[in-house]
Amino acid sequence: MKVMKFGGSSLANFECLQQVAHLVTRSASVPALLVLSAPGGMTDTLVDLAERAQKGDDYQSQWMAFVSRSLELKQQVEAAYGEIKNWPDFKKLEQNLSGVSLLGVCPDPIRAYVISFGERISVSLMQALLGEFNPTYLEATACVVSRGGYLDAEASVSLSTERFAEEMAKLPSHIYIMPGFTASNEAGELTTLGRNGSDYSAAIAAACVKAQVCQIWTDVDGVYSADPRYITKATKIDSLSYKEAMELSYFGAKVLHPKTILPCAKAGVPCEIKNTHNPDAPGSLISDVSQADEPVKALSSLQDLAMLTVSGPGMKGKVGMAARVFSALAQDNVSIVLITQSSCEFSISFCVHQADLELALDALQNAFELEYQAGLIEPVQVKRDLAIVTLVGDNMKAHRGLAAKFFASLAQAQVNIVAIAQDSTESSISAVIDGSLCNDAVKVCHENFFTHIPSIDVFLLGCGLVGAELIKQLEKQQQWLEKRNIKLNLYGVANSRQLLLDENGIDLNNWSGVLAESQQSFELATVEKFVKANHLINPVIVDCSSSSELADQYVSFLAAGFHVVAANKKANTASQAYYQQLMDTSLKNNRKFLYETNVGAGLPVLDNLKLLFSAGDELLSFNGVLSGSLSYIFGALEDGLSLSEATLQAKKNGFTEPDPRDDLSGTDVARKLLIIARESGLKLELSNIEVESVLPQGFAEGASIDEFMAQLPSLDEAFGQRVNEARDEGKVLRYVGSIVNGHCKVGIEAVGAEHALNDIRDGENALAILSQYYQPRPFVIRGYGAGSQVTAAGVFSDILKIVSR
Ligand SMILES: NC(=O)C1=CN([C@@H]2O[C@H](COP(=O)(O)OP(=O)(O)OC[C@H]3O[C@@H](n4cnc5c(N)ncnc54)[C@H](OP(=O)(O)O)[C@@H]3O)[C@@H](O)[C@H]2O)C=CC1
Ligand SMILES: N[C@@H](CC=O)C(=O)O
Repeated sequence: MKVMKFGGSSLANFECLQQVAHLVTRSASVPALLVLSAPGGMTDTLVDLAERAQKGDDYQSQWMAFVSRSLELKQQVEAAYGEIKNWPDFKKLEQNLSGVSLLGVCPDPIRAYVISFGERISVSLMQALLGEFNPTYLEATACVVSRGGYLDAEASVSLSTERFAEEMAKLPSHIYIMPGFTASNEAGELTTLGRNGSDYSAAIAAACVKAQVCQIWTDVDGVYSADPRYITKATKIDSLSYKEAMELSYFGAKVLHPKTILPCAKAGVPCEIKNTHNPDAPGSLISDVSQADEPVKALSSLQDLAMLTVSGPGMKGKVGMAARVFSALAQDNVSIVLITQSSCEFSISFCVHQADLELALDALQNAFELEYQAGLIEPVQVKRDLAIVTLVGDNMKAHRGLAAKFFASLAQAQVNIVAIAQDSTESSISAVIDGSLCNDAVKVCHENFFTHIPSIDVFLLGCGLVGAELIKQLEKQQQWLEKRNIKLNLYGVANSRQLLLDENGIDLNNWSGVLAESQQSFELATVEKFVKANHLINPVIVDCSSSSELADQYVSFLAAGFHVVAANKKANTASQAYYQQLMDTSLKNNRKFLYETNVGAGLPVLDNLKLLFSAGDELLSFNGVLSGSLSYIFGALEDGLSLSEATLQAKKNGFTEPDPRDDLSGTDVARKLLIIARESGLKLELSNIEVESVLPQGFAEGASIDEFMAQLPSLDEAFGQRVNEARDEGKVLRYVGSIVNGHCKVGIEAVGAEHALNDIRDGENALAILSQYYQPRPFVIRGYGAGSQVTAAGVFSDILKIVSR
C-alpha cells in the first residue's frame, strides 16, 4: 500500500481534481490510501469565517463566496461523474457559525469542526471522481487518535494503528480516501493537527498501515537547496535523510510540515515529495540514506523570530535554572526554536516565534517573580525581528572549514551574527541574524555553497570615453564571463545629470538613449534603496568620471556596503587623512576599494607595487614617464607637430583627461606620482609634489575647455623653440616623474639617445622602481599608459577582483 497525500494547490479547482484522479488511477496496481487537504485557500476562508463570527463581524459575503465556490465544484464534478455521496452538512456548519456569532465565543471543539470542513469537501468530491474504483471513505476521526487539545493535537501511531486496521477491514478496497488535518481524541471528539497538518495525517497513516511509501503531492518538484521563491538558482535535491528533512522543515522549508518526518522515520517508511503538475519529474526521496556529493545539502531560513536573554547573578552555577526557564515556557505552550548559553553560565538566550513573545515574557515573569525582586535575575533582554539561517547536511560531519565559510558568507552579505548554534551531530549550523537581511544572507550562502556562480552588481558613474568603452567590453565578454561562472550585471549608469536604474539589468546595447530620458540624477540613497529592494549582495560603484564630488563620497559608498572601483584619481589624491580613511573604511566594512587604473591606465603598476611591498620590499627611488598623453604629445613634437596640434591629437585619441589642462599643467602626473608615493608608505599631500607645468602660469585661467584649446596655438612657437634646442643637443623632451629620498617631482627633461626614457613615446609609459630587492637594476614596467580601451580593460579587471579568491 502507498499513501498519497494531495495538498490544497493540487485540489484547487475542477481541473486539478481531475489531474489528481488521473495520478491515482494511472498507478492503480498498488493499493492506495489518499489523504486530502482542503481545496486551495479554503481553510484560510474557514479560519476567517470563525474569526469574524466570533468578533460579531458581518461574515455573510465570505460565507456566500465559500458556499458558491463549493457548490460550483460540486456541480462540475456531478455533471461529469454523477451524484456525490457524503456531501458535508453545510447547514450544520452555518448553524455552528451563527451560534459562534450569537455567543461571541468560538470554543476550540467548534473551531476544529469549522476549520476542518474543507477536507470533507475534498474527500466527497474525490470519491465521485474515483467512483468506478469504488473507493472506501475512511473517517479520519475513527482512524487517527490524537492527544493534547483540539487545534494543534499530536497524533499517536500506537493508538491509531489498530483503528486503521479495523476501519479498513470494514470495507476492503483498492483505494481508500481520508480527510487530512483531522483526528479525534480518546473521547471521540473531533480535533485538528495544526495548520497544514495534512502532511502529518499522511505520515501517521503511512506509519500505521506500514506503507511502502508516503507520497506528498504538492506544487513544486521536491525539496530545494533553498527557497526557490527567493533563490532562482536553487536546485532540487534528489535524496535526503530523515534527519536532514527534519532539520530543513523545522528551520523553515515550506514544502514539508515539521511533524511529518518523524512518524515516517520511526516506521522506516520512505517519504517522496512529488509535483502534481509535473508528475513525471523524479521528486525528492526522504529515507534513511543521504546521497550527496557536497557536504551541505540545503539552506533554510526561518523569519519573524524574537530572541530572549535571561541573565543575572542568580544564574551562575545554579542547578536547574535552565530547566525552570524552559518548563515555564513549555507550560504556556511556547515553542523554543533555538537555544544558546554562554560558557560562564551567566545567561541563556533562546529564540521564539515573535507571535509567542508576549506569552513567553509573561511566563518568565511569573516563574521568576521572586528572583526579579531580589535582583538575582535581570530584566529579560529582547531582540525582535530576527531570522535564523541554517546549513543542513549529514555529511557536514567532520568537514573542516564549513562554519568558517558560512560565517564569511554572512560577513560578505554585510550581516551581523546575533547568535549561533550547532547540533552535536554536526548536521546543521544555524546563525541568528537581523530578519531584514535574511534573504541577502541566504543568497550569498547559496552562491558560495551551491551554485559557485558569484554575482557582481555594477553601478557605473561616468559613461564618457572610458565608461562607454567599459559597457562595450561588458557586452563583448558576456560569454567569456558565463564560461567562468561569473554573473556580472550592470544595474545602473549615470552621467553628471542623469541616473538610469533597471532591476532587470541594463540593456548593454541600448543604454544611452534610455539614460538620456531619465528624470533622476545619482544620489547614494537612491542606489542604496535599489540595492536593498533587489537584495543585491555584491554591489560595486565604478567611478569613470573625474568628479571630485563623487570622489569625496567614496567613504560613504564603502560604509554603505558598496565596493568601489575607481578610474578617477581624485579620491586617492585628496588629503592624506581622507586617503587613510578610505583604506580604513574599506577594511572595516569588508568592502574592496580598487584603483589600478589610477597609475599607468591598464598597466599592472599598483598591483605589482603592492606585491613587492607586502613581501617587505622598500622603495629606494622611482623614475618614469607616467602620462600617456604627454608621452604622445612629446613624441609628436619630436616628429614636428606643434604643441596645439599634438594636444588635439592626444585628446582625439582619448589619452588626455576630460580637461587637457590637467595633463599639460602636470597635475595629472603629480597625482599619479603621489599615489605611487602613498602606496610606498610616504605620507604626502599633493601640494608637496614639485610640479613644472608645460603651460605658462595663469594661462587660459577660467576659460572653458574649448576656449583653452582655441588659445593653445599661441604657445606653439615658444614651445617649438624648446623642442628645437633639445634637438640641437641630440636630445628629446620627456615629461618625467621622480621620487628621490622621499622628494617627489614632475617636469620636463631633455634626454639623450642613451637615456632609458628616450624612446618612450606614442602614449607609452615606462616606470622604473628601484627597491631594496630590485637594485642596482630597477624593476621596470612599460606599455601603453592611456586610452579608453586599455583603461576600461583595467577597470574591468578591477571589477572581477571583487569575486576573486
Ligand atoms: N583616458 C584615459 O586614458 C584614462 C582615464 N582615466 C580616468 O578616467 C576618468 C574618465 O575619463 P574619460 O572617460 O576620458 O572622461 P569623460 O569626460 O569622457 O567622461 C566623464 C564622464 O563622467 C561623468 N560625470 C561627471 N561628473 C559626474 C558626476 N558627478 N556624477 C556622475 N557622472 C559624472 C560625465 O557626465 P557628463 O557627460 O554629464 O559630464 C561623463 O559621462 C577620469 O577620471 C580619468 O582620469 C584613468 C586612466 C586612464
Ligand atoms: N590623461 C592620462 C590618462 C591616464 O590616466 C594620461 O595622459 O596618462
